[in-house]
Parts: sequence; structure tokens; C-alpha cells
Amino acid sequence: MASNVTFIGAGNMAGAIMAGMVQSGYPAAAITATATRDTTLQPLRDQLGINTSTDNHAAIANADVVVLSVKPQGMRKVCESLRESIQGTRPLIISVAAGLSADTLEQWLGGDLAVIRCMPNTPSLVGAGASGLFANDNVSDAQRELATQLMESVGIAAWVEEEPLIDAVTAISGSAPAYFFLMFEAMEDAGVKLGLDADTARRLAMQTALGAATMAMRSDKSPAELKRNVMSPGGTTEKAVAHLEQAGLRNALDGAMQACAQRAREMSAELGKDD
Ligand SMILES: NC(=O)C1=CN([C@@H]2O[C@H](COP(=O)(O)OP(=O)(O)OC[C@H]3O[C@@H](n4cnc5c(N)ncnc54)[C@H](OP(=O)(O)O)[C@@H]3O)[C@@H](O)[C@H]2O)C=CC1
Ligand SMILES: O=C(O)[C@@H]1CCC=N1
Repeated sequence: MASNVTFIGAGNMAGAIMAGMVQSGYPAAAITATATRDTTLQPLRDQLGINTSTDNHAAIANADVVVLSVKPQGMRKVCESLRESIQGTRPLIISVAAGLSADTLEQWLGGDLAVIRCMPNTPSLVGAGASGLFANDNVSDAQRELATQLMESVGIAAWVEEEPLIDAVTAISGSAPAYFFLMFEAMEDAGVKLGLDADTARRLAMQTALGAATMAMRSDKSPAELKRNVMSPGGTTEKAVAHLEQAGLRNALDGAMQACAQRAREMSAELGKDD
């Protein structure tokens, strides 16, 4: 029988995971979501057929897994309000929050709990998510396996054995869909400048990204070699790639990912400190 999974918070990230789970065949009856407003929950009931509640305590009563998916800034209040209920039933806790350590979450929830930190991303919505996972010492092998199954139902999952690496996962996949969406915006604008209509430019840019990612994932060749195969000597791509190198694309990506991981560390210090 499927484990009962309750999501505390039903926004962009939890919504994407729940939709991906249902689409992959996870029984909707085993999924519960909570939010502060029923207007958030109604489409999830209607479209996914999952259980919903605005009462966090009632929602976790039968949960094997509680997924904490509220904003990091609201997490402490939510955890402290759930402490008694969680200590009563001791479910597996999975937090998707950026910048909140397993120790901090465990402490807010009353201690001695199995806590997994998961850094997913929103393409989980279409079964193409990429998640990083870290487990504290209380997590059993069976619970690790369960978390792997849950996240693999919406994409790929990679375990890290050192918690700070979750910040690196945040930089390379949690936040990274936004980098690609930014590229789509920029490529659409540039395509329009070259005379294409916006819709055509957008569709061609997105399909090209999908094609490049699919091809690279299926190929034995490195990205560098695949890149060289597109670059005919003296041709067009060579000029474009040289421009990207000179404009500092590598440096920009390095800086963006460093800033992302740094922000996760700052959030950990700001939100995790004792009063
Ligand atoms: N967005 C992303 O791409 C990613 C986000 N994350 C993490 O996911 C978490 C959620 O982010 P995101 O989904 O973007 O945020 P959203 O603002 O979209 O969703 C937050 C949800 O939490 C609900 N909520 C707030 N307070 C409570 C409460 N007391 N009890 C129950 N539910 C509550 C809100 O309810 P209501 O709708 O009624 O206001 C809302 O549904 C964050 O911790 C973030 O770090 C991780 C990876 C990627
Ligand atoms: O921007 C954020 O803080 C969250 C975490 C990763 C993606 N979105």
C-alpha cells in the first residue's frame, strides 16, 4: 500500500511535486495538501483528486511522510505549531525549504526525528524534476528508499552525504530552471530583433533547449564534444560561441551559482539562529 504523504504548504513547489506524483500513478487518495486558503486547495482537489485541508494537525494525523513545503521564513512557526502532533506520530519529515538545516528543523519540531532535506525543482510538474537529497542520522534505509521513490516518481534524484552540498544542489538544479527561463526570454527577444515573430522565436528556442538536453543525456559524448560538432570551422556557430565566451557566459554562470549557494548559507544563519 502507498505511504500517506501530507504536504504542509501547497504552492508552486509542492503543487509541482504532487501533480508529478499523480501523473506518474501515485494514488491521489494517499496524498494530502494543506494551505492557509481554500482557494489554493480547490484546484488541487478538482484537478488532482487529492485530499486537502486548511487544518495542518488533522492533515498529518495519518501521515507516514510529512513534506514541509512552506516558505523558509514561515517554517519556524509552522514547525513549532506542529511539534506536539509530530512528536505523537513521528512520521518521516521531508523539507524542501532552501537554507534550513536538518538540525534546525528537527529542533523546531521537538527533536529526535528522521529528517530528510530535499532540494527539488519545479519541472517535477512534468516528470522532469531534478532533486538532491540529504538524510540525518535518524533516517532508516527504508525511509531513504521511500524518499528516493517519491522523488524519482517526478524526475531524477541524487543523494548527497554532506549537508552543505544541498546548497550546491540549490544552485545547480533547485533555482536553475529560472536561469533557462531567462535564456528563453533573451533568445526570444533576440530572435524578434532578427525578424522572427515572438511565438515562433519562443517555440524554436524552447525546442532547441529540449533537444540539446535530451541529446546530451543520451549521448556518450561530452558537452564540449557535442558543442564542437555543431561548430563548423569558419561557420556561424563558431562566431556565436566565441561571442558568448568573450561576453563572459561561464563567469556569469559561476557567479550566479556562487551567489545562490551563498544566499542559502545566509538564510540558514538568519533563520536558524536561536532567539
Ligand atoms: N519554487 C521553487 O522553484 C522551489 C521552492 N523550494 C522551496 O519550496 C518551499 C515553498 O516554495 P514555493 O512553493 O515557491 O512557495 P509558495 O509561496 O508558492 O507556496 C507556499 C505555500 O505555503 C502555504 N502556507 C503558508 N503558511 C502556511 C501554513 N501555516 N500552513 C499551511 N500552509 C501554509 C501557502 O498557502 P496559501 O496558498 O494559502 O497562501 C502556499 O500554498 C520554500 O521553502 C522553497 O525554499 C525548493 C525548490 C524549488
Ligand atoms: O528561490 C528560492 O529561494 C527557492 C529555492 C530554490 C528555488 N526557489
